[in-house]
Amino acid sequence: MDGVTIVGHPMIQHKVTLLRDKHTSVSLFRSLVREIAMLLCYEVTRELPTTTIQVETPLAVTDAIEIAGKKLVIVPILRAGLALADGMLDLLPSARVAHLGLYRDHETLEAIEYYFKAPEDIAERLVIVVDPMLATGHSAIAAIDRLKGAGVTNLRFVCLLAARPGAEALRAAHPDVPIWAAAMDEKLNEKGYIVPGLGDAGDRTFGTR
Ligand SMILES: O=P(O)(O)OC[C@H]1O[C@H](OP(=O)(O)OP(=O)(O)O)[C@H](O)[C@@H]1O
Ligand SMILES: O=c1cc[nH]c(=O)[nH]1
Ligand SMILES: [Mg+2]
Repeated sequence: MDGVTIVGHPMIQHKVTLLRDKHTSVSLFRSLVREIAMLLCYEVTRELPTTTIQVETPLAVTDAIEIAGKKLVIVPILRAGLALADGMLDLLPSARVAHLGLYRDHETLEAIEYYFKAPEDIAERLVIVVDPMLATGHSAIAAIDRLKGAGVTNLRFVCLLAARPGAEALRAAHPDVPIWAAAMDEKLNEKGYIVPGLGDAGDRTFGTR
């Protein structure tokens, strides 16, 4: 799908298989999400702009590369996005974090906002929204609506599992926002869960069910 990158690396795919397994424990599930987030972070930041600086090694002064521009912002969609954010921050420890609380209404599947706290200058930064599940796409679309409303113009979306209908909806609503995912599943069930999926990511991350 145009604008959607499925990161097919064998290490990611192996870990996704473990995530899908209903016998995987809460602690392993959380560790796996964090590890996959690190690997996805490597891919989503591949094209970051760089600049050349001078650095003094023990032997000589040399030109060397550093990432240019303001520190980027990671935006976990609460709750389930938190473990993904932890993995992204393992690789980008200086990134800023904006928290966005959304839950799906179980009847309508609409995203309901309950919390938003972002850096004041978020509009000037590259923003990476993270949520393990892109199901109907309502949460991702609401999150990006919210961030664009705060003035953000440079956005990327990272998830573990994208359902094809959700990815299509997000691309249609926000064609300027590229998506990175570890896997794409074809369908949703009547309750809006991704099939085969991995179940409820928030519950499996935090052991709430
Ligand atoms: O694409 P959608 O149909 O909007 O579904 C995806 C959303 O559903 C899950 O969150 P949930 O509402 O279960 O909240 P939680 O993270 O607090 O468990 C998931 O983490 C996404 O945020
Ligand atoms: O399959 C799904 C869909 C939405 N949210 C989840 O946690 N899992
Ligand atoms: Mg959620």
